[in-house]
Amino acid sequence: MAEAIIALRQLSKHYGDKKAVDRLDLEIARGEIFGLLGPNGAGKTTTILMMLGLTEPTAGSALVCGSDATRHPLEVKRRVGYMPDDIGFYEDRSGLDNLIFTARLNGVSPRDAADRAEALLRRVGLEEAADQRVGTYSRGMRQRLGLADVLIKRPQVVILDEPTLGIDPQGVRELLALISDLSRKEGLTVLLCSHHLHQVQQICDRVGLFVRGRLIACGTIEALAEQLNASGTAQIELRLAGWPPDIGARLQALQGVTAVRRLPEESEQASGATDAETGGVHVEHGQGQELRLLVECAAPGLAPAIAAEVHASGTALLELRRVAYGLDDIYRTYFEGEDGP
Ligand SMILES: Nc1ncnc2c1ncn2[C@@H]1O[C@H](COP(=O)(O)OP(=O)(O)OP(=O)(O)O)[C@@H](O)[C@H]1O
Repeated sequence: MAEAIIALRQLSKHYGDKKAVDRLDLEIARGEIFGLLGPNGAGKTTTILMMLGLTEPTAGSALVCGSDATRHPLEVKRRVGYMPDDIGFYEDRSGLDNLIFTARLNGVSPRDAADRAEALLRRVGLEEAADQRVGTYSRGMRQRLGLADVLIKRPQVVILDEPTLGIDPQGVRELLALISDLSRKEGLTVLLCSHHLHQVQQICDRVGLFVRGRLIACGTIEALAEQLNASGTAQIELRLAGWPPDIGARLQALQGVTAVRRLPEESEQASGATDAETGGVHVEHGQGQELRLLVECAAPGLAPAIAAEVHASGTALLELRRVAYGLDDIYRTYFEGEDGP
């Protein structure tokens, strides 16, 4: 691994009997975009607070940009920008004024503050709204201003807590592209806390999955998917020419099949197509239409048995393919049975 800009060693935080963070070992490389994922109460915020020197660890250490966060919190604060999920601005002042104010708070001279603020507003695509009151900004604009706000002190690391919350899809794409670009072009290290798995998957080099204060899996999306694949589980997608009755139940009955879901998944709820108890699929309508199913298998080599079952149903099998695991699957698998404290 390249030089670690963040090194957490056996980092722990206990509140009474509660282990909010439990012996966390984690290194993040300079220039990396790292996704911190986990259900509510998993310990993500507590970990960030310890990295920023805002809360003292019960045990272990957090070395950030070469400084011990507990012993030298001000040095860490100078080099690390933190964007909380709800950023506070002076609503009746312009975006430009807000940035200049933050720059001045960070000891930047008045002239440099204005130059930096204007350059950053251009960088985040807000130059036209520079003189507009922040109170009139959309959520997406606020988040871009927030990014400019944490960048104004020229940090080496930025920590972004749910940066895409409440932004429309176009705004999300733009914000993520901006974060990615900043990291790639300027060597910025980014820690991204998010529940939005697809987004994280788009831009993170690695992700860490937190459950109950512990880091239960960490690595590239490919490495985590590889671990899943090696475990023998697989997902198989089917495209059928029609809708044979009971096909869901028949596939579900095959040994090694753990679930059958109809695709696309968004339509499942609307049509009431899934059977929550059995995970089976009721197929009652749609004769003459194609049917797409996702079959989850707990064992390898089930494709021939699945194809035979479809064949026996009298419906043509148009396509059968193994689907690569995405972050959603990884999340679901690693978090199975874990719904927070
Ligand atoms: N000051 C505190 N006193 C007591 N318990 C705390 C305190 N801060 C956090 N906790 C507990 O520690 C655990 C971890 O909380 P934390 O806020 O770090 O989780 P999180 O992963 O950031 O969750 P979320 O996604 O909801 O923000 C939770 O069970 C929480 O209730």
